[in-house]
Amino acid sequence: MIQIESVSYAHRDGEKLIHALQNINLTVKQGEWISVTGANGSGKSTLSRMLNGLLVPTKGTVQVAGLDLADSKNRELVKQKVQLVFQNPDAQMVGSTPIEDVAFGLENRGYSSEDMRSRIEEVLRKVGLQHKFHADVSSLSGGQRQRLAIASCLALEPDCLIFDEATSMLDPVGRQEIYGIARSLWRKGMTVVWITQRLEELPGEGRIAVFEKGTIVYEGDARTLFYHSELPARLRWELPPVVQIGHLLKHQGTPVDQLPLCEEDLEDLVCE
Ligand SMILES: Nc1ncnc2c1ncn2[C@@H]1O[C@H](COP(=O)(O)OP(=O)(O)OP(=O)(O)O)[C@@H](O)[C@H]1O
Repeated sequence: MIQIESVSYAHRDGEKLIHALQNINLTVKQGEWISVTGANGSGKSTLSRMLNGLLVPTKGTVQVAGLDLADSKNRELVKQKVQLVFQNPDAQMVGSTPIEDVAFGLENRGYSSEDMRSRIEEVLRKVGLQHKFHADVSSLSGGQRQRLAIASCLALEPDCLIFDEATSMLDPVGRQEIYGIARSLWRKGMTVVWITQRLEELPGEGRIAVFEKGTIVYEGDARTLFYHSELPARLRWELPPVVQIGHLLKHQGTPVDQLPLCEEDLEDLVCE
């Protein structure tokens, strides 16, 4: 689905070049969930904007669904195939009601008003906003607004959704809602790039890419990252509580393959 080969990108800041990505290689398969983490300024958002055709690499190649971003004709199609959900849902909001907001992205796409209406209702139902079709968007909670942003993306039928720290402005309930929707879309076949600074949002299964100063310093699974690698200590991460308990169990002799990565793993261990 996504192939990134030897990619570098530099932002221009006046006379200065800011090297946001340096020689990145990454492949994401169709239907895969990949988590991306790293400190502020490590290059995560530059990557996400590149994957949706907003930025073109300074060096190297990015292909999305076989379309090379170097060809400007491909970028519009890539913008539809890969949709971005940003940190702040208000940045994506254009309508005054959910119906209007989703409709905005569908205009000029040749849908009959009937088809458009049924598509809008379908995506709003998918994110649990079926009771809010005509609500004033300013009356929606942060979590509901973020769900609306996801619905607007889904209306365009993307193959891949990139969540760029999409839960960072939400309370715990909103975070769970958005994470849950992302997981359920992924289970139904969506390719998901989940960018987060919340280590507890790195799932036990699936691949994780860790960014540092524009490079990928780790690519692999959560167990190796949390229990075998020196990286969390070097990056001075505060590990999720479950993993902290796992480290205590490791010191007491629990085999690494049995150490917990999520609360369910911990429950299973306690039950045993
Ligand atoms: N439009 C821009 N103009 C100039 N420099 C930029 C621009 N956008 C990002 N940068 C710089 O590029 C580097 C990577 O930034 P980027 O936003 O990709 O990192 P990030 O990992 O997403 O950070 P955050 O978690 O804070 O969003 C940083 O040094 C940042 O200051």
